[in-house]
Amino acid sequence: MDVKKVGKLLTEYEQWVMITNEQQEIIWTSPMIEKIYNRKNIIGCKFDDLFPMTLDSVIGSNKIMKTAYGKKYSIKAKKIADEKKQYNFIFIHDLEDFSNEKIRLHCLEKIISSLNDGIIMSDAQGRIVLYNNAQEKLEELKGKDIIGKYLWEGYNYKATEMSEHQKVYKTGESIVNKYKAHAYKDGIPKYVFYSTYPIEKDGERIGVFSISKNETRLKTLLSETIELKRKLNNKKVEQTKSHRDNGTSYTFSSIMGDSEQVKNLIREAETISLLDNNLLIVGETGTGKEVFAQSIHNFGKNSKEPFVAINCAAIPENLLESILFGTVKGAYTGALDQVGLFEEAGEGTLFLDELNSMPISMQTKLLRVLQERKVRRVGGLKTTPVSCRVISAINESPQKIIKEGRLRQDLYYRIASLCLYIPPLRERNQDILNMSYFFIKKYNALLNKNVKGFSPELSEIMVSYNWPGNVRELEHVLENLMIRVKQDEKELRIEDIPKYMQSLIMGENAASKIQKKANSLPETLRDIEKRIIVESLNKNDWNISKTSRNLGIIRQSLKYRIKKLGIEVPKMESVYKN
Ligand SMILES: Nc1ncnc2c1ncn2[C@@H]1O[C@H](COP(=O)(O)OP(=O)(O)OP(=O)(O)O)[C@@H](O)[C@H]1O
Repeated sequence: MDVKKVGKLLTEYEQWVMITNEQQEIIWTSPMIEKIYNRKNIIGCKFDDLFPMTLDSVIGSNKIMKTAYGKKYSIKAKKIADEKKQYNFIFIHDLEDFSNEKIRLHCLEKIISSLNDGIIMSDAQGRIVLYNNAQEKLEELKGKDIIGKYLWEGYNYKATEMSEHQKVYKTGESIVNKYKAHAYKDGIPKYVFYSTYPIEKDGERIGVFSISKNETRLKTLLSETIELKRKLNNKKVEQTKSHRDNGTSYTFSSIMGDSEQVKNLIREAETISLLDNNLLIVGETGTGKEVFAQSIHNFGKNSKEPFVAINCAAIPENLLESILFGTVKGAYTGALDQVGLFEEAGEGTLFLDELNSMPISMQTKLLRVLQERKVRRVGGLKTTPVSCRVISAINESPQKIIKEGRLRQDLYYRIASLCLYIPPLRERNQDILNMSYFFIKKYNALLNKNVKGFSPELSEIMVSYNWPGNVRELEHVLENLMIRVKQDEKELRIEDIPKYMQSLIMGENAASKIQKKANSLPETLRDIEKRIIVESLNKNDWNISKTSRNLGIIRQSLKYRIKKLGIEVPKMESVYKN
């Protein structure tokens, strides 16, 4: 047995080779092993003692060990070992040279293709040069179809437009940790978290790559969690309401609107619900400030506590003070012991609507209460701690009214530690129509009608009108349209808009056009003809012969006109008396 000869044969392949005897003692190692271990220390050692873990991967009767890259060599070694029966153990490990460019590339490709994150790389010309398996799954495209194409060919956009890859290439600035909803092949959005980096070599920009994580699942989970919380909360509110009315009728689920703005607002408001800070809601009249205030209250931890609302514009100053802070008996003539709204709200919410209409002197008193978190009833001495959250609403720009001296700046800072801005309806076209459909449905049920939507002309007007009264006005207009539309009509039309609303909604010119159209010559003539015939019929007791004579036309012609003009013959009369 020439151990050295066999060993030498095996080392031709630059392998990591060890040969053991029957007692599993290492009797020979290849020079590769020498590079790693001191030979003196390894010869004579028990293989098991040195490599206890690797024995798990011992395969075959000859106990030839295989490693990731060693298959080819293992087979060769097995053959040798089979020939030279005397060797019990031949351990082979390919010692790949990781400084070798090709091997490194091979390994990097392997790593890139096994990653769960999508990777796409483009070169200086914007050609896609790398596209890994995860990116294939993310975009539902095949690497073989897209590699080699220019970005704009692969993703179907105009070559003159700039993709993010091209922007990063041009500027050299990375985009890091950005989150976006990206509609891929089938148009269904996937939510990705991605970064895009330029690649430079020897000071020259040679390409761009991006790494994308598919976060759709996470996003779905998050939405489901929020939805669940919302449902739980609504249930809680319903339960609360059945036991004790908390003074609200809205929750986030009753907020209508499909636009991104409304969805984002709800998300923002849900977060606000979890905090205790005072909140200012800014928005034009009728945008739903109170709807949001109630929903925030009902989503928060104190939803069981009362929601108390007051419109500051509607109440004279001295009365407002008594209502907000309460009174003690005898404070002024007729004053009773009365709890104020601050006290009534307890640990719930006090909603101060139209705060911009509150007189400045009253604002000063309110500021003091908010600063001290204590309230004293009018005419009283004792103070009571204020525990409620204050949500205020204004329908003008806070900056404008501060500048005009109608809102104290220090009060503004107090009430607006959080701020929510509700955009007007005209800035969210998508909501105009989907809210309209909601109202149509509501009034179909109430009025027993079956309207499906708008005529194209009216639909256009609905979207282009600027809705200064926002959702409140929209509902008002739809209520009127629904009352006026005929019972069996499926569409709401311009003609259904009440006259007094026409010029409001459509502008003076368009409205007068409609009125002119309604009173066109043929219609006017028809009306006159109808009126003359009806008058004559009445005069002649609905006797056809007499009437036709009176009108100077033949009987058949009169009968034809009665039918054509839709003249209804009174039931009690002896019809068509001859
Ligand atoms: N997003 C919405 N979803 C459902 N209803 C809404 C929405 N926004 C407003 N509304 C409806 O519009 C009407 C006005 O809403 P709300 O009273 O909350 O408006 P506001 O901004 O507080 O008005 P104001 O400033 O005049 O007090 C209510 O009837 C409410 O039901």
